[in-house]
Amino acid sequence: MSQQLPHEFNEPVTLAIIGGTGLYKLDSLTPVAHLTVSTPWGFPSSPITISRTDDGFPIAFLARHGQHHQYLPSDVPSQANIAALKKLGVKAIVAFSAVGSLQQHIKPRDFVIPNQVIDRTKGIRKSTFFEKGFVAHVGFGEPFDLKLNKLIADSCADVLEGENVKLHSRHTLKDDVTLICMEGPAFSTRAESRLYRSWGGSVINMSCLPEAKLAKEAEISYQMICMSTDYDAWNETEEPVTVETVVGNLKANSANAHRVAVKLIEVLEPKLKSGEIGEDLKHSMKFSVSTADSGKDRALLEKMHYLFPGYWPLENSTTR
Ligand SMILES: CSC[C@H]1O[C@H](OP(=O)(O)O)[C@H](O)[C@@H]1O
Ligand SMILES: Nc1ncnc2[nH]cnc12
Repeated sequence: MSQQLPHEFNEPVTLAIIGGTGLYKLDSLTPVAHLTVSTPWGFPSSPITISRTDDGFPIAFLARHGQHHQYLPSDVPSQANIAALKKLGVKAIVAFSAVGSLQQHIKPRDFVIPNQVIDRTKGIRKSTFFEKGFVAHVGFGEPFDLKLNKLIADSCADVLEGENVKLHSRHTLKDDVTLICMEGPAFSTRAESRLYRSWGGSVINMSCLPEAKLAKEAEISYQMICMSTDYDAWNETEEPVTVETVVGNLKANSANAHRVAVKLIEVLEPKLKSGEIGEDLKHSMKFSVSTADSGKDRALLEKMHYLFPGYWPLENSTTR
């Protein structure tokens, strides 16, 4: 079916959804194109599917671990994923993720909108677009877009169905909601899980980083929507997490994930069109570069122009 769709799409696509474990396509929307995007950082984890809403608004969908879930969390080509979405014109990304709960009140199948992250990855993932010859630093005090965070928190709670299925956010909990991003692929030990609770962790996954950092570098508004699937390993009254538990709860809850996605598309379309969402980081990278023009490597500069066309002059750069 998808092979018969066009492999080109010539309009800007401002909204992207990244699907995580258990969310490999958006059934509620009809696809209109299937794109294989080559970037200077390689190919994304899956072809990008473009769909349209009833009034023609295009949305990009990308499966984080590949269409067949073939990428380990440590191997997800996040640079290529974010670069490809940027190239399509994406201004906002809503990224779904299956997470373990570190708190009793966040039950399996609940939805969680985090606003903070603690990085427990091990430095083996490529976490920036920048490198020697082009040094830049992005602010990451707020890892997610707080406007998008509030919009999701305000609009999605009502669409969740089922007994006791809740949506938790800083707006409902009146406190930070902190996501621990660990390396994996093995889940945490009980001691680690308890340590994360003592740090104030709310939920845990293996996927938020470097995705959120790269989105920030690419000036894209980004928010992760977490679906709780287990109590990780801290809760001695429960069996420690297994993939079986995660997938079982995701399957049972997939209708809610689709409902949330449909609602979000509906509320985000006008906000992206009006510029209320997706414009706050515009041009932020232009002024975040430390390397002087004369020290910038020309080949790297050309690579950066894939993300930021025309931001920095090519003349005066150095050919190495
Ligand atoms: C299959 S359990 C662990 C796996 O699930 C989550 O994936 P995603 O965030 O893409 O939904 C978690 O981060 C791990 O990668
Ligand atoms: N307990 C857990 N730890 C890390 N990633 C997860 N994804 C789903 N449950 C998880």
